[in-house]
Amino acid sequence: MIRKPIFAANWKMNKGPSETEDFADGFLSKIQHKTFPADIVIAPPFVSLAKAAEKFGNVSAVALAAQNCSEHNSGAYTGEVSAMMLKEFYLHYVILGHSERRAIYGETDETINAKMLKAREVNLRPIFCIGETLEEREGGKLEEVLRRQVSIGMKDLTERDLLDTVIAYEPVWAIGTGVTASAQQAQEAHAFVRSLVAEQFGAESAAKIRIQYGGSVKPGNAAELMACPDIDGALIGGAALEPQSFLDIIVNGSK
Ligand SMILES: O=C(CO)COP(=O)(O)O
Repeated sequence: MIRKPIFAANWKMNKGPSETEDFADGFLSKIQHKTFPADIVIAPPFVSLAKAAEKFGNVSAVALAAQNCSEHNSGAYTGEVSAMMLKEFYLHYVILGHSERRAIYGETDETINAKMLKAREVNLRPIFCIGETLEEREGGKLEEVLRRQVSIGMKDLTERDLLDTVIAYEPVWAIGTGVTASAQQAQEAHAFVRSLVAEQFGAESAAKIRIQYGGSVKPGNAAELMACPDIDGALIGGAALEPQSFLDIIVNGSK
């Protein structure tokens, strides 16, 4: 089964519209006349999406993502943005369940599942994040945590939904710490996550779904991680804030 790799930049709360424009100009000049055997996604903050759409709207190599959406359609939810609004904005992807949303904003597996279903109602493609804390890993709870996150977070998705979903395995202890999971640790977790998808949705869907690795991915470690059979791309934070570094990860990881 050939799965096209997918490299996504999660800018988190970095880059307003003017820095987005600078990044876009730099990145576009570097990717001009090049083709990549990979999908490239950029997830700016909400307020920078208009500038990103202006810059990347006609660039077929790059798709845009939001970093979150509401679990509701509309109404009295101050500060929230619905999946439908994002869709109207011509977005393709939405990051859901990031560990920062879980840990800092108290998102539960059930809330994340509600968001997943809202995203799918309007055909947005979720980048569904899962991953264990260091305490959970050291306490022997890795498999239990991943099983819970996958079974609740992906509940009620259809087979079609599954094909448009990307899973991002991001061990919390590797995010922003400079500590990357070893290729072996990452591969083992990815294979386990794929087996969970197989249990829940069948072997055929499991063979097709793309599973990204996230957590201190850099140009220097991308090739080794992406060489693992169950790793189908990366979700990148810090190293995707600079055009050359993001591009180097894509190029090194696509070999
Ligand atoms: O959280 C991440 C991407 O969603 C990973 O962040 P870093 O690449 O900065 O470790």
